[in-house]
Amino acid sequence: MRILKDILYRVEIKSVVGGTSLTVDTIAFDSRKVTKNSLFVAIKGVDADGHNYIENAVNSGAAVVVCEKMPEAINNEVTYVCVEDTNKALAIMASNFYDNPSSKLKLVGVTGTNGKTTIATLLYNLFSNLGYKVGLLSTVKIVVGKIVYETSHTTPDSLAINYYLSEMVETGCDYCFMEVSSHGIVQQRTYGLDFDGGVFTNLTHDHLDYHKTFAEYRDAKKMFFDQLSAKAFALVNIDDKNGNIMLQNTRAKKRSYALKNMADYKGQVLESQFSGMLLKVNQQEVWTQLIGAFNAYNLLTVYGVAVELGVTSDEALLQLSKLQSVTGRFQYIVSSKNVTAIVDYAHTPDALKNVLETINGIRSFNEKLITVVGCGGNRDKTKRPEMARIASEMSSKVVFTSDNPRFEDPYEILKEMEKGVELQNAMKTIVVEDRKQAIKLACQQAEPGDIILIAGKGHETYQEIKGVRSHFNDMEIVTEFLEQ
Ligand SMILES: CC(=O)N[C@H]1[C@@H](OP(=O)(O)OP(=O)(O)OC[C@H]2O[C@@H](n3ccc(=O)[nH]c3=O)[C@H](O)[C@@H]2O)O[C@H](CO)[C@@H](O)[C@@H]1O[C@H](C)C(=O)N[C@@H](C)C(=O)N[C@H](CCC(=O)O)C(=O)O
Ligand SMILES: Nc1ncnc2c1ncn2[C@@H]1O[C@H](COP(=O)(O)OP(=O)(O)OP(=O)(O)O)[C@@H](O)[C@H]1O
Ligand SMILES: N[C@H](CCC[C@H](N)C(=O)O)C(=O)O
Ligand SMILES: [Mg+2]
Repeated sequence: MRILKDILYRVEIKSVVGGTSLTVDTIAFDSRKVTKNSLFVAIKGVDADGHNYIENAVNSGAAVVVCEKMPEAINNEVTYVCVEDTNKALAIMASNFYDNPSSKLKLVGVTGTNGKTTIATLLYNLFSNLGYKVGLLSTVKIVVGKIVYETSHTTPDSLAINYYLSEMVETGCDYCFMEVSSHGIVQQRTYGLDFDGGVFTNLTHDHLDYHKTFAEYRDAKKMFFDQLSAKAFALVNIDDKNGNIMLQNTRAKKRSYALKNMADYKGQVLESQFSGMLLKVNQQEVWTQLIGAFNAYNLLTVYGVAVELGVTSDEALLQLSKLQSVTGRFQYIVSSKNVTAIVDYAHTPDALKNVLETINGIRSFNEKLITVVGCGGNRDKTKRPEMARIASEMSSKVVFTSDNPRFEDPYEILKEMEKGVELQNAMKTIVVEDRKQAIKLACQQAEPGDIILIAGKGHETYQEIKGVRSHFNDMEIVTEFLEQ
């Protein structure tokens, strides 16, 4: 329960109709979740406009309505607050409602196309291993200390973020590491949060269904760095051509990491095997359990963040050597017949290329690489031919299959993928729409020494078809078939 006046602190208000001394029990931005004494925030979304649901919200008991346009019909028992941007207002009100939790712990946000979950989770593990109580907001799960919550988004809405942060503060967490998605930035889900650091991983092709152009997608990421304060650090990958762009207008302390260019945190991969890699980090060597150049970047970032947050470099390196791969990120098993199966969340062209490059850099020429891959429905369609081209160029055999077709026809998605396959690689590919059968086929075709990559779903435990999610887990299924 909070007084409206306090909830509105720092919100840029255009006009108010009604009093602001009343108390509010909850905040809701979905009219269907409004209860008695709620504050309802009307948001213009992709499919609907919350302004059309103001009356429903009032009928359900909303005592306050925050909107961008005053409704024509005003209810005298309700307070109406008109603001410029309801997404921003919601974020500030959520912070106020939960007592500004982001200012009470060290908060670091990770943004970029790939690597966010890996980095945030490794940071969670590293700081937990150091003995701190830590929070995590990620694609895979939300963690408050040791309590794990399920999540449906990479970056939750601002109300949920502030709720979880307040839980973290309440239970004594010292740090929180969170993923910041481009959708999250554009929809102001992280607006007004008091970040101590921001990290940029890389920027490659994804989500062009939502952002329309690559420049728009890049600018969304940049906005996160533009909003950091002077006390924060901005740690960016300057091997990525967009790294410096992220730093252009930030007030934060500028820090860089790289494998190729000069940087504050400079790394080099000295040796690579399936079991791990030898990394050189700022002149010191460390054996890590993760592999692939992309993970060298991720580990370098984790090291940089730890040092920026005050961990000594020796301690940070020691901790780096203890970190293990994250669920669904290059997770592998070796069967009794010596077939290696790797489950990886590569669902963008760049991620797929990196993972295939890593495997090809390790396998010997007589070992086959069989890739099973699909592309998500109702998501960026331009990724489809690209991912199929990469898979067919860089594997010995490819099974194209479904990956959450959602509301699309799975065969239409597969047809779009096949358009990317060059004629000389067509013989290597086969379509098996049913993902379980696709994995089975890959297992049947694998001989001792061969490697199977199952890409795209990683940690996911479902296959989503026409709005229905049925249990599906790549690792479970491949383990079953490999031993048959
Ligand atoms: C495209 C997109 O990002 N949509 C997100 C957005 O919904 P929206 O505002 O567009 O919703 P809308 O349906 O148009 O409705 C507009 C408003 O009317 C309200 N409404 C609607 C109906 C009604 O009866 N009453 C009512 O009040 C809605 O609550 C909403 O406030 O805001 C919602 C609340 O934050 C999100 O749940 C929702 O995520 C949808 C489900 C989604 O699938 N998002 C994905 C694409 C996403 O966000 N992905 C990113 C990145 C993934 C990654 O790369 O890892 C993520 O961070 O997860
Ligand atoms: N630094 C990196 N650069 C390029 N590819 C990477 C990097 N780190 C991981 N990957 C690849 O991208 C996949 C997804 O990694 P991760 O889940 O860490 O990314 P993410 O940014 O959280 O993705 P999402 O946007 O879906 O949340 C991994 O399975 C791996 O194939
Ligand atoms: N967070 C990403 C994940 C994609 C994972 C892939 N399995 C799919 O369903 O397309 C998205 O929503 O675009
Ligand atoms: Mg993620």
